[in-house]
Amino acid sequence: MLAIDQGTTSTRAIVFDSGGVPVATAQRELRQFYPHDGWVEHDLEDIWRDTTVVCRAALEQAGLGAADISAIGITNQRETTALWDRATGEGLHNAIVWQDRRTAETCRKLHADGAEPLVADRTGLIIDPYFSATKLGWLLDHVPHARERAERGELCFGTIDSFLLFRLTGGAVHATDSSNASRTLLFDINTQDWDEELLRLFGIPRALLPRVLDNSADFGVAQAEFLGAPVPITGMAGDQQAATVGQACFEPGMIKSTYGTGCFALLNVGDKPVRSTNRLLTTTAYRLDGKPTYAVEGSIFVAGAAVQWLRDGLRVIADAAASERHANDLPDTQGVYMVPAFTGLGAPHWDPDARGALIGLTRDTGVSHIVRAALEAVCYQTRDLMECMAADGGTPPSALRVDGGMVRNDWLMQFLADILGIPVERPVVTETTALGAAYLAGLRTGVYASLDSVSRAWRRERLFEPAMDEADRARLYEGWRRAVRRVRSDLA
Ligand SMILES: Nc1ncnc2c1ncn2[C@@H]1O[C@H](COP(=O)(O)OP(=O)(O)O)[C@@H](O)[C@H]1O
Ligand SMILES: O=P(O)(O)OC[C@H](O)CO
Repeated sequence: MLAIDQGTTSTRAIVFDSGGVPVATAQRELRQFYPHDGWVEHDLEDIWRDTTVVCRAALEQAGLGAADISAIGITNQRETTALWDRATGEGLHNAIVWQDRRTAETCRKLHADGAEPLVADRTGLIIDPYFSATKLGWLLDHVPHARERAERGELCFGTIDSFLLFRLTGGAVHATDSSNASRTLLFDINTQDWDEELLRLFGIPRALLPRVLDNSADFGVAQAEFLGAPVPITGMAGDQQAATVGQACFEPGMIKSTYGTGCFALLNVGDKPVRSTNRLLTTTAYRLDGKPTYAVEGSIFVAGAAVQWLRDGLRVIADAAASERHANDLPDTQGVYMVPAFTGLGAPHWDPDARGALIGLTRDTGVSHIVRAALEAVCYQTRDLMECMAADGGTPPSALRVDGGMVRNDWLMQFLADILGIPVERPVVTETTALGAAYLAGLRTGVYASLDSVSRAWRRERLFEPAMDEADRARLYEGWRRAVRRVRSDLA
């Protein structure tokens, strides 16, 4: 199976064998565009070119041809909004990335108009620039003639899964899956359909929207020109939901957290769209045979992105792995906290106007303190989410399954277990996002008979047990909460 993982900072293709073992991987870093403060864009042609290049490279590395691939699974950065011409497939604008805050004012107006309860009931989300609807509204209002053309059915909206599917099928299929649709603010997660009232609220013509399928489905066939032979596309999911599948979190109460650019914790809540009373999101975890399973999600916008900033912005570390050595060099940060609210704060604060801070600096503060504070922030933010999940009721999770680029940092995993006070489990395959996409594809083609066979394939590589004493855990976390209060725009 060939999994395409189109993430925020890179595009990867991984070939998995039928046992879920990665056989070959190819990756390209993705260019980021920051046209204004709080704006983030991607060039759709970069995404498309990188996708085809990494797919071919992974096949070559594996010594396989397209005919050896039984199916393709696609997983993607979610919410990122693309608008393209239905006839030519050409993008009308750069994609507006999930981190982009340009629609903060629109969201404030919608709040003021009292739209929140309707939106929350139907979508399980809150009104925030994070999601696709206001980004799409911005494109329709700012790209010349886009709105009239959209009304005439000449344009397509989609998240990146949908864009890639359209291109891979040579423009034959305009579809998405329930997990990606559930991040748009336009999709009713109860009825599993686009919602007319929400379309009116956000001013989105229905003609723009893709068809919504299960996560394992016959999405279409990738044309022979891309890989050398036609290959069916049978799995598709937003990256965090794909990771939930890759981590085999199939029972209510199971939770995974993925540490890439951001951090996203998804708690399986079963077949009812349970709502958080603590500003977490409810979302489709996966939908199979028309039956949705839901998750409560905590979304943190900056995790690994803070490490990237230390590397590329401040240039105080040569590579991400160096962050572990800095953290290990110190017994603690001496009271230094970093709140990496570079693009506002996500769950549970939802404060698009907050900006980051480094506090508690003294003459003794060195680079290592700042680097360690960036890593610690990832753990404190995860604790914030777990506190909300606990306050929502339900059985507290007994362990956290982790994955994503950051989890190879052993120091970080130990500190995470210490701050959460529960064991952290790192699987053998940490590319669980891609693995989840491969599983979803394989479930459709019969490579996997059921979710049980996926569960049986999950293997733990290492367990990190909490070792910090309770008083230290409480003191450090309280310091974090104070630091967050100082960056909140609504408390200023
Ligand atoms: N050893 C490490 N310690 C801390 N952070 C790391 C380490 N290795 C990678 N990262 C961070 O992980 C992120 C990459 O993870 P990845 O899952 O590839 O991200 P994404 O899918 O969001 O593009 C980067 O932000 C990088 O800074
Ligand atoms: O690209 P990632 O892995 O940071 O994931 C992005 C999320 O899907 C955004 O919601």
